[in-house]
Amino acid sequence: MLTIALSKGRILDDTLPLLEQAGIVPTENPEKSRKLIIPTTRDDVRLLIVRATDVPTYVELGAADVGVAGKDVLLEYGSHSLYEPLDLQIAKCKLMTAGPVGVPEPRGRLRVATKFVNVARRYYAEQGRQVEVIKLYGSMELAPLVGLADKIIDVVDTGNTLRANGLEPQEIIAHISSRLIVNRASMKMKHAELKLLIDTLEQAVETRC
Ligand SMILES: Nc1ncnc2c1ncn2[C@@H]1O[C@H](COP(=O)(O)OP(=O)(O)OP(=O)(O)O)[C@@H](O)[C@H]1O
Ligand SMILES: O=P(O)(O)OC[C@H]1O[C@H](OP(=O)(O)OP(=O)(O)O)[C@H](O)[C@@H]1O
Repeated sequence: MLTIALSKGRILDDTLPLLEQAGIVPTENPEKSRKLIIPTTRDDVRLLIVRATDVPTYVELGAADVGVAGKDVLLEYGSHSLYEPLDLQIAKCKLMTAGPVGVPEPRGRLRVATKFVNVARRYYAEQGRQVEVIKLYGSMELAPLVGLADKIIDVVDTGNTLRANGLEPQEIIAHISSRLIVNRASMKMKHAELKLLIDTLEQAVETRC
């Protein structure tokens, strides 16, 4: 049995057509179902529906063999033991710093609001910059507007959310897309099945590009 961890929303939407190429189709719509374990048309494959930020945990600890996670989530999670064999080239965006339009940076300690606290600490440490990192779980764009922070770190695609809130994109920290991740032990124990899945998905990605 192969267990694949996916999150609802854009990752599920963009991954299902790729999985279909491997004959993996959920037997009920995961977006509508309240079930968290979804069987597929292949008896040997099931899907787990988890939060995007939890996908690496399920895979690293072996509750799932495989998962799909954004590179932003993987950078924040910071595992050294997960395999990352394939860039699925879906859910593309950039991890960026952003701040209020036309407002210069404060001289002293910078206050940065983000859900990517590990990424933020690493990024500013590399620059030798003193920062106070403020952990938020969403709506990061609000923080500079109400004086909670000077800047944010978040993913940016069209830039519409930043613009709508009077913010501008500043430095690019990383180019982001979603990656296939694989549990280290599964890679050994289920090597043939996983190699076939990875090769099929790789072909599906190439065909689609
Ligand atoms: N606006 C966007 N455009 C393109 N890709 C995005 C965008 N926002 C996020 N992503 C990518 O898609 C992944 C999943 O995002 P999604 O919005 O589904 O989950 P989330 O809201 O970040 O997670 P959680 O459920 O933990 O709050 C992110 O990790 C990121 O890699
Ligand atoms: O540059 P844009 O195209 O505006 O995209 C950026 C927005 O997309 C993400 O939010 P999402 O839409 O996933 O909502 P969320 O806050 O529920 O994750 C992210 O947190 C930004 O707010």
